[in-house]
Amino acid sequence: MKRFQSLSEVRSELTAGTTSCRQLVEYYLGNIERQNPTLNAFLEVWPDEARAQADAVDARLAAGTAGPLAGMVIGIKDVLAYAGHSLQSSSLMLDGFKSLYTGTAVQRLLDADAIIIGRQNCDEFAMGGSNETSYFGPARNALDSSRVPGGSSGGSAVAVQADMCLASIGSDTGGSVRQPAAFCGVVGFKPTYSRISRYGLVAFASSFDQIGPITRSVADAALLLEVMAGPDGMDSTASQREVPAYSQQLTPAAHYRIGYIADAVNSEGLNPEIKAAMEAQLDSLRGQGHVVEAVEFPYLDFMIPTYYILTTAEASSNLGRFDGVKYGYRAPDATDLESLYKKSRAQGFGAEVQRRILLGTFVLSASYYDAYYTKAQRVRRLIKEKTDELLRQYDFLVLPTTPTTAFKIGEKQDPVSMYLADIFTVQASLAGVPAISVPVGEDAAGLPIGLQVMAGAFREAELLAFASALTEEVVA
Ligand SMILES: NC(=O)C[C@H](N)C(=O)O
Repeated sequence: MKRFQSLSEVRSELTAGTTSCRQLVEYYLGNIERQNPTLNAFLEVWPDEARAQADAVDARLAAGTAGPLAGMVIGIKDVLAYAGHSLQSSSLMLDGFKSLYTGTAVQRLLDADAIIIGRQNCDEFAMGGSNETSYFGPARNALDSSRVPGGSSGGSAVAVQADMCLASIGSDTGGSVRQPAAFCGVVGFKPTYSRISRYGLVAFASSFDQIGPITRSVADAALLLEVMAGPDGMDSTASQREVPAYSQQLTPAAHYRIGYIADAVNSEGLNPEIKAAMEAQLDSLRGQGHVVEAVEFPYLDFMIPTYYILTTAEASSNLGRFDGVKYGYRAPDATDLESLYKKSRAQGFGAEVQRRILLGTFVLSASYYDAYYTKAQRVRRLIKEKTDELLRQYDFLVLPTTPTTAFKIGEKQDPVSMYLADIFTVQASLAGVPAISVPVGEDAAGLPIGLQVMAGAFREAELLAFASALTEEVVA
């Protein structure tokens, strides 16, 4: 079977009768069986269920009653609740836990006839940029298995890159969908904060977390967003705004005003090949008649400290619920309640998660609260206001997704160097605006380069239309 680039390609073969959902599932299962032992993208595969779902969708296709995602075989990051299925956030802390309910986004996918093939590896509790903090070991980049796929949705990106499923659903707090998509040469999309309900998403930093698709085409990202987005009685933070038919609005306008952050493109740490790819894109956009201008953004240096103060603070609170009492891991050698808490958390959480809980607890402590947490909230406001202002002046802001291409497993030992790799993705997260990473080329070693585009809040339709013109076909 050939490698499908989008659901519309799958659908034309389904309509022509040259394939069936059952055959698609067998194809992806075969790819998983062959590649997953090396790539470690899936933590668990549900073959029998996927086959049963496929047969049911085939029947609905024959009857003309199939949903908009019929034929789409997807994997879900191990932070999304799916009733009766293990949910571990790639952590020992949730060892043996099975979800009691299905989250809203996943339910909407199922209702639209997507077929879920398994759950995917990620950084532990989505904390990381390389998939190396997973309790289950790193997922590996399919282009070079000595390299990381990025993170935290690393397994989800590799699964799409290596054709183990057509699309994945990840989550993005500070780049977790966009950065691995860039490292793997696929499309990663973080919608506006609140666009997709988080009911059933394991919380990391609640004022940042968003669910987002990883796909081979922008058209599929649009379709998945359309299905998952919208108000939800189970999540009061989900926006009440109507959901446009994103997938029907993918024709870009002829003229856009595009800004690029000069300090980002000229920053010291930026890999010269990424810089060259960026400049080539900017030239080509100018050549197409768009207005392309350098903009000043004075807060680049404050982005990482602000993000890591606020998200660790929120994580220290969110992860307080894992105490060894109600569910998940319980230390076998505890002697009383206090030692049960301490030992379960010390043994159940990995080093990076513990580091963030400690950092977050510190910045929230009474004597440091104003110096760190309150100050970071103020800086976030400045970053948001400036970003919003730029996104009123320009239709889009473009910048690299990452400062480097996929690095080697084990290369970044210092946590701060790992944090610094998020420099370009956290802006959209701090500002709550939508951002997409699309593959725009590769470096000399053949490793993919991602271009990131941000738009104003709730301007997903314009963003997706513009992005669809940037990339015809994914690199991988
Ligand atoms: N979760 C994310 O969006 C990734 C980011 N690198 C973090 O570790 O916080």
